[in-house]
Amino acid sequence: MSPRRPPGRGRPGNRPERRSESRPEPPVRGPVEIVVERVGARGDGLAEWQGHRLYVPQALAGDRMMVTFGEPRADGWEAVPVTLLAEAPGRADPPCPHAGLCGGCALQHMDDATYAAWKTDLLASALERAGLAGPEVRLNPLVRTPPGSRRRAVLTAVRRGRRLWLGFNERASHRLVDVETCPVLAPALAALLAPLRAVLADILSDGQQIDVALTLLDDGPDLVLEGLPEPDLPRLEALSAFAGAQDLARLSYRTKPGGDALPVARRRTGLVGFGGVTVSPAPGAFLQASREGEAALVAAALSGCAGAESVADLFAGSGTIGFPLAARTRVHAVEGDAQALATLDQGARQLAGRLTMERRDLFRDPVTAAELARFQAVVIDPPRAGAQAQAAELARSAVPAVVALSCNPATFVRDARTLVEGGYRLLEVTPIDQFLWSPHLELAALFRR
Ligand SMILES: C[S@@+](CC[C@H](N)C(=O)[O-])C[C@H]1O[C@@H](n2cnc3c(N)ncnc32)[C@H](O)[C@@H]1O
Repeated sequence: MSPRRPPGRGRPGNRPERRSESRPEPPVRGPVEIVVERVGARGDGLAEWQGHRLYVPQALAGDRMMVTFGEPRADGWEAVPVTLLAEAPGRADPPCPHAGLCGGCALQHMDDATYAAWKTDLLASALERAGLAGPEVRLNPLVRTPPGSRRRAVLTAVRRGRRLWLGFNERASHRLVDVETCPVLAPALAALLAPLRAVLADILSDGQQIDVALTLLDDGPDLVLEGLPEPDLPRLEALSAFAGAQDLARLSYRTKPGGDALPVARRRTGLVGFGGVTVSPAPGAFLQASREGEAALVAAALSGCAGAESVADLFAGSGTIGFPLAARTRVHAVEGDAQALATLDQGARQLAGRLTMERRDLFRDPVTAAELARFQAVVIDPPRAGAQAQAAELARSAVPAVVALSCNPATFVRDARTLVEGGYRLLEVTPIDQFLWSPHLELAALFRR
């Protein structure tokens, strides 16, 4: 019953757990019997024992089990499962050997139907709590993404002595899960894990830690080693040989966050196509996590903007949504990141004047209601923080249609309430499973005046 632990967990090779000096004592030492009430928004089973909140990994609503009290949390305790006394329906054999460890894939123990229902309910209850549910709001079925479809991931690598760790953060912890395989990653990225581990073991010094951003572009993998100190010539040669042997499109490194990506190897251009436009995004640039999820987001934007002669694409990124829209109508893309603007510019040149662009900080300087008057539709796709200031301007505008794309239901409902209070009607919401087996959920929503 207790999940498998990685080799070396808690040993000096891995990153130490951050423990507070005044760690509270658990209320009881031995096992206690609990029943899991539900699976919470972060993917943990939630249970109570004598007034203490317990977070149970890999649980299903209705599981009855013996657990011990583990690490303290802000408002409760980690539960360490000991024996499953009565199993709730809906359990599946996890496909990954690291199931229950990687924080990113906490829900592999659910069978397909239970998983889809849990994700859909997550959104339904967020809408309900915000007063946004009702018979006029259509909640579409979850758009699924298959294993092997993730085309972007960031792993962490740490060298301690002779041991190299390469993997993802452990659930509810700062430790790493050392991964040899990863069933969510596109096979072309998963195949890089072993050779990547070998080259990093050669080039990292004792104590060094870096992140590795992997992206699968249309002409091959694009890797960025984030936080790598300036490599000497033998290290550069080792990295270059790795790029050649693995047929990477591009390999680069950044010595510090936000710094320039310095090329090690550029064997191909690094291309990605969006609705008939082909561009070369900056190394490590934001792309939607899977092509399947991206297709659902684009479809929602195209359908919500149908008939509009002029559309504003706010938080446009590298043109994922704006380019396919511009194949049909005029688009004004607004984005804060200079490198994304450069990619938008590449696409604009292929779109015969149908896409214009503007660099703007939409948190500090949202597009005003008056400026929005020239658009018949707006697509808004902010980062996880949402777009409070921009939603307020939209609420004051007369734009007939708004398509809101979001990777965070919590900030989505906050901003959606602003739109509804400004007179918009929420018509349709589509949950999209961009991050398979994780508690994360993307969505596309359509509002009209
Ligand atoms: C979720 S991504 C969406 C990008 C694009 N729509 C796509 O689907 O690939 C959010 C985008 O918002 C941009 N962004 C973040 N903060 C911003 C700000 N304050 N002003 C303008 N753009 C911002 C990021 O650079 C990123 O491109």
